[in-house]
Amino acid sequence: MSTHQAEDLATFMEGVQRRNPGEPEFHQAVHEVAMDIIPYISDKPIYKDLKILERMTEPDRIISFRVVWQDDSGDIRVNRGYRVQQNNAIGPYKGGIRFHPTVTQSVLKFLAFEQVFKNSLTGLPMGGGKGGADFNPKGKSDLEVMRFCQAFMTELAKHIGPDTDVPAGDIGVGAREVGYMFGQYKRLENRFEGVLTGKALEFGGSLIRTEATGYGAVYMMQDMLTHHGESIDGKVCVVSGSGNVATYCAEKLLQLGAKVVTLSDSSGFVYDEEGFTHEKLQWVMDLKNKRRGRIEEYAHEFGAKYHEGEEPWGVPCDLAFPCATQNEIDGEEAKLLINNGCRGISEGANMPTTPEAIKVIQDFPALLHAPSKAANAGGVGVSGLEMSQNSLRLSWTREEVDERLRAIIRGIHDQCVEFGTTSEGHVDYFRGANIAGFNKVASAMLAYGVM
Ligand SMILES: NC(=O)C1=CN([C@@H]2O[C@H](COP(=O)(O)OP(=O)(O)OC[C@H]3O[C@@H](n4cnc5c(N)ncnc54)[C@H](O)[C@@H]3O)[C@@H](O)[C@H]2O)C=CC1
Ligand SMILES: O=C(O)CCC(=O)C(=O)O
Repeated sequence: MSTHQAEDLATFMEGVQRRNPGEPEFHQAVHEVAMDIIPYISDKPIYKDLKILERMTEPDRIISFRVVWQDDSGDIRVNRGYRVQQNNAIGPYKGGIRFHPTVTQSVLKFLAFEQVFKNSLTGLPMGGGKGGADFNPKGKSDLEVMRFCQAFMTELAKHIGPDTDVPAGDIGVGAREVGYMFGQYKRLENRFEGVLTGKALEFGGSLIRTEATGYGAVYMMQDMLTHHGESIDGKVCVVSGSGNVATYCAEKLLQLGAKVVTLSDSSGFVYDEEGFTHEKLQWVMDLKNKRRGRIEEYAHEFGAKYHEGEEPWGVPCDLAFPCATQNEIDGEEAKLLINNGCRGISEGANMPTTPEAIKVIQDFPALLHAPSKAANAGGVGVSGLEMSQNSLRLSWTREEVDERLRAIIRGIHDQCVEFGTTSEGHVDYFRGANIAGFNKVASAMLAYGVM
């Protein structure tokens, strides 16, 4: 980056920080994109003159609302719900809903901003948005979760629709929550329409949507390795998380002949030196989705090691798949991965590497590193396919959807190579994804004039 470009970046980020005080996650996500886009547009004055990046960093609107519900003891509980409608230049707002106590406006703004680029990369007509609430589903009964979801949707329904904004799941929001929210929308609006994705198959869901994010993160790794003359077969893999993305990432890795040795949750990680099998993974899915227990129980059941309060990045591996949450790999952990011989990282979670970690990895270009907006785009990609099937009133087969998912990820990989190959011939997947995602949205915004 030239001195002039570095000054432009600093001035731009000062503006972002001034307009969005106290929102560190949002600043981080914007900085990660601006580092690549500001040099890219430095010889394209139309983007600068028409303030395209400034406009992209300002959400179209943020809806914030009270969610009041009653717990099983009869007590009244109050939470805060949000929907950040970031940008609809290339299609209806699209992105998940997160229920977690750490949800803030900053977290949802970073996720909505990232979603705009990710959705653009899929090649499907979807804008970007994200929503959620500071509700903690952990320890709540089914009926409490249902009452919360119904209360949340009672307000959200006024702001969404199949051609306006189509939410889906994210942390703390899976098939159960999507079912409760879809049922409430249908009751309120008296319309059966594709207003949410991640629905169960019986009421308009798509085959492979549950698996898509995890599978996609592995497909992305497969494409990176193939591009560099290698394969996944026989690789030792460290996976974090034990939710939707982590478990299906592990499943696809096993199908492709890799050895998965870890899974985690917010309390710690399990290290199974013999490796997970499909049966063990099924046990974890049952633990997490039905019994809603802790990953520590896996260690007792299968005799694996449990590391309380730790993350798995110190375990020697060939490939790493952060699939839990943001900022889960810091600079020191990135160094550990590199020193232990890690060859590739595919980000299943959103923004799982801190800026320090990205810096460490960039100084070691032999490590293949796919950013979340590319690596986990399979989930929203299949959500886009669910929307298409809902509009057509058709259901595609498992093979058909998986083939389309495969093609979406291959397309993303190719865009990263096209826009991210450096003069030394190395592929900077972060830069490639940022520029390719930006181009399509920016062109649409230019076409609409000043708004
Ligand atoms: N579900 C989806 O289709 C997509 C999810 N993602 C991202 O993938 C990540 C995981 O999401 P899901 O698997 O859907 O959620 P989930 O609710 O099914 O699972 C989340 C997992 O992360 C762990 N976790 C949460 N907070 C943690 C923390 N502070 N430290 C360590 N572990 C923590 C949980 O214990 C759980 O295992 C998130 O970053 C999400 O934004 C990205 C694209 C699509
Ligand atoms: O499928 C969707 O719309 C949501 C996916 C999502 O939230 C994400 O990509 O982070």
